[in-house]
Amino acid sequence: GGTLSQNNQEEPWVVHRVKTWLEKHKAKLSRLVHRNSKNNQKNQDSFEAPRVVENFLSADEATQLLQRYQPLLHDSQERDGGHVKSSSQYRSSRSVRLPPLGDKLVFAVEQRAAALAGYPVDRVEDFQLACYNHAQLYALHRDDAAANTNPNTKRVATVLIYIQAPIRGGNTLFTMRPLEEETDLKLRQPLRTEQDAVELFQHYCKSHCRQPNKKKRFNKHHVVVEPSVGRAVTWDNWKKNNTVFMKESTHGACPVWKGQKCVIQQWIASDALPLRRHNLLAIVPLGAEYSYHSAIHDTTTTSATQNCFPDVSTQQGKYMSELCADLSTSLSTITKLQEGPYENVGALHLDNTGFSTTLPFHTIFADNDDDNTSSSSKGCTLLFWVSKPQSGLTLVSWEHDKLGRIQLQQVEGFQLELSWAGTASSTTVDNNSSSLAILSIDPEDWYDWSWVSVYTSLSQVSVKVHSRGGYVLGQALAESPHATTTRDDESCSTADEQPSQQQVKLSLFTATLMTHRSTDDGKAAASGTSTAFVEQEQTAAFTKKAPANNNNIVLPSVDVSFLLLYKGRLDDSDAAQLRRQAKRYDATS
Ligand SMILES: O=C(O)CCC(=O)C(=O)O
Ligand SMILES: [Fe+2]
Repeated sequence: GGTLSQNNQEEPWVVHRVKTWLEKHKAKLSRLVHRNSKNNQKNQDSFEAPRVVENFLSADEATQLLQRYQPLLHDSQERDGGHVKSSSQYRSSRSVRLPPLGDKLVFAVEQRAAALAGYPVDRVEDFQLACYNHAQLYALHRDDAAANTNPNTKRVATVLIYIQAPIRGGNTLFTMRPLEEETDLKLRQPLRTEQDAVELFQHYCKSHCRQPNKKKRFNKHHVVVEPSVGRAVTWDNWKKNNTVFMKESTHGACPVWKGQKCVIQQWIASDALPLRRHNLLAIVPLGAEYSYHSAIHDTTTTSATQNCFPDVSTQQGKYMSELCADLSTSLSTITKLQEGPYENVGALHLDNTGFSTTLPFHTIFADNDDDNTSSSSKGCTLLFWVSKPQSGLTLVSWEHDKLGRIQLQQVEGFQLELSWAGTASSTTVDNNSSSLAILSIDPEDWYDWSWVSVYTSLSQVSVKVHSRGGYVLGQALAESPHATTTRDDESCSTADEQPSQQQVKLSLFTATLMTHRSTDDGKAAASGTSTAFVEQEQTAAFTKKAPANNNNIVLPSVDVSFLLLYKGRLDDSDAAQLRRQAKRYDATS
């Protein structure tokens, strides 16, 4: 003991040797200690092994989800920006995206996924189901890219849930290192071709397979998760407040060799998504219910003459509005306005002269109390969400705010220009006015998305559709005999009065435009100018009722359209984000 504190001469030689060794290696040791503490620090922003959670779903829930949504699966490679793409060896599965259309089980899964990843539920990207059959796989990839700076599309975390386990194959493999560090099997050079990458991945998968006869060496750093019904696995794609991309989050879905594997992918965004925001007052499915029938049939009220579209917004169980069609006279006559009770929202009303709405005064004109008083919380936005319309369709959007403006909307291949009273400008119009544009899209035309917003008290509207090359594809001008509103200004200042019901006759006509798809070769221009205003005809978007025996109807694999009612005005970035989201119902991303 005490010898250590005495001078060197009296120290036993062993102690002396230790001390000298320590002295000699001091620098090295301190470097080691430092490295260790740095490593600990680094752990907070380095990739951690994915977390596996058992019984995330019950077997019964898994079965129900499969039964409901397996029929909607479509080839993951089927479409790419509207173009059919040859099938990829890199990713071969079938998948479907589900808009939030009121399936309580889907919502429950979304909530659980958000909780598991540690985020609020408004960050959950729409639920996706994907299934892999024999030899299908998804080679090494990451779920996001370092270059992504968009908070709506940034996938900060992933929750992968297995709802069907294959008999053989189908593991999820994590390499735990950057994709950039992988090399091809033959030359050990950085991966250059898709082929190289797939071969490498297949090799990795094989070496982790349980193969009784072949004992392959496998990489001990790899993490492999076997599919098991109800199991979930989660990991971070970004860390440190979503500023550090996890380049080591490389993973892939090994090929399935026997049976079928199905997973639900839930990606968590770094910001609240437009379809989940609290200012989204209502989502009413319109064209979607054929495809999503089994999920929402229990919330749809039907009788002999009434066809109702309930609000199935993400605020589950809080049906705020209902759109009903009276089918007793004709499919196109939609007369019944449901009389509430409604929260925040009055009602939506359709009739054969167009689309009108009755909304509580405060919804349209007043600031929302529970909102911070930004100008965008004034007014409301009503828009149709349309994907792959199969037949005649009416697109409607109506907005009102104190400023009033005309929006130019870029639609794929077209620029939609709206003007009132013949003036194609975006000048401010009468503050207190409101109106609507209805576009009836020719059934033959493929129309991905449209959002048309017009404010006016003027009696004329002109609509033009330009191709990107500058051709006028369609043009129409019409007068509305009823473009007036009856607004009781008195009720503005009477706070405690019942909100006055605002009857807004929105339109009495439909503009029929031949909107041919982005062909800038002049042919489209020639055939596309036959436009006219016509009385509104039957609109397929509202002909909800399926044939009596709907078991045999052949449905388009994806048929989604719904109406959204937002409190406040959607800004351009919201609109852009919505459009991106809508595209996902067509093609997987
Ligand atoms: O299916 C799997 O095992 C993984 C799927 C996956 O990584 C993805 O879809 O991004
Ligand atoms: Fe992935």
